[in-house]
Amino acid sequence: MFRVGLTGGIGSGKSAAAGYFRELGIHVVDADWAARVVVQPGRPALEQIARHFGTNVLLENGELDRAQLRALVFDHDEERAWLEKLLHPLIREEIITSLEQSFSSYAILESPLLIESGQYQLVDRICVVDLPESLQLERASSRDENHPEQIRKIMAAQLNRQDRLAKADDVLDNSIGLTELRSQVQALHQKYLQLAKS
Ligand SMILES: CC(C)(COP(=O)(O)OP(=O)(O)OC[C@H]1O[C@@H](n2cnc3c(N)ncnc32)[C@H](O)[C@@H]1O)[C@@H](O)C(=O)NCCC(=O)NCCS
Ligand SMILES: Nc1ncnc2c1ncn2[C@@H]1O[C@H](COP(=O)(O)OP(=O)(O)OP(=O)(O)O)[C@@H](O)[C@H]1O
Repeated sequence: MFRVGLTGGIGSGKSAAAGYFRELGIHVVDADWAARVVVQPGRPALEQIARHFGTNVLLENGELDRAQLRALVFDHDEERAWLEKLLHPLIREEIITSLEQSFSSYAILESPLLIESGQYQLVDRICVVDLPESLQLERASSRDENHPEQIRKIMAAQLNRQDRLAKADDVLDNSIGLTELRSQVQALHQKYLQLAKS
């Protein structure tokens, strides 16, 4: 099956774009969703995380305290590297399983770390959601009610705009409104249908 990787930094508009592909009947696999599945209570990865970081990264109900872990890993590069080494292979397995269950003319893999994590090897084409970093910071901060400093740290752990664009086969310009984003998705959809046929 023909597969497109949809990527962009935090708050770039991947979910918005993915929603428009879904409206067109396209199966979307979300890497952030896969990242949540692999740390559900009862999964071995959650135990390993608690052993490494301490039980203070668990909530009372036994689930991962995501805010705690976020603060830890984006302040310490080596801790983030440890977490990624544990989770990225597991996330990749979840993604592969979900992509195999695709039923549409082509499938989309939506992932913030498509390029950084090597997940691009699972797709035929890379589509980047692009916007100026200042706008990305503004949108991500207001959506998550996060301090801009926290978002800046997350952005620093991701590819910068220029390096991401250098890997793009297609670009969605999300510096304008959602109506414009939707039209661009509709145009790309036609292109992907053709590519999927050939
Ligand atoms: C640290 C965690 C627990 C924080 O959880 P939280 O609910 O606050 O954030 P969420 O998972 O929804 O991610 C929000 C955004 O942060 C960014 N982000 C997440 N992990 C990373 C990372 N390792 N490096 C860079 N950016 C990241 C992405 O843009 C993502 O969309 C979580 O992000 C995590 O487990 N990260 C490691 C797994 C991973 O790399 N996931 C990214 C998808 S492959
Ligand atoms: N063109 C746009 N105009 C105005 N607001 C937008 C636009 N695109 C997205 N947004 C808003 O910006 C925020 C971030 O968008 P979205 O959640 O789609 O990004 P994302 O790339 O999926 O982020 P993350 O990687 O953090 O999950 C959301 O609140 C969304 O509604």
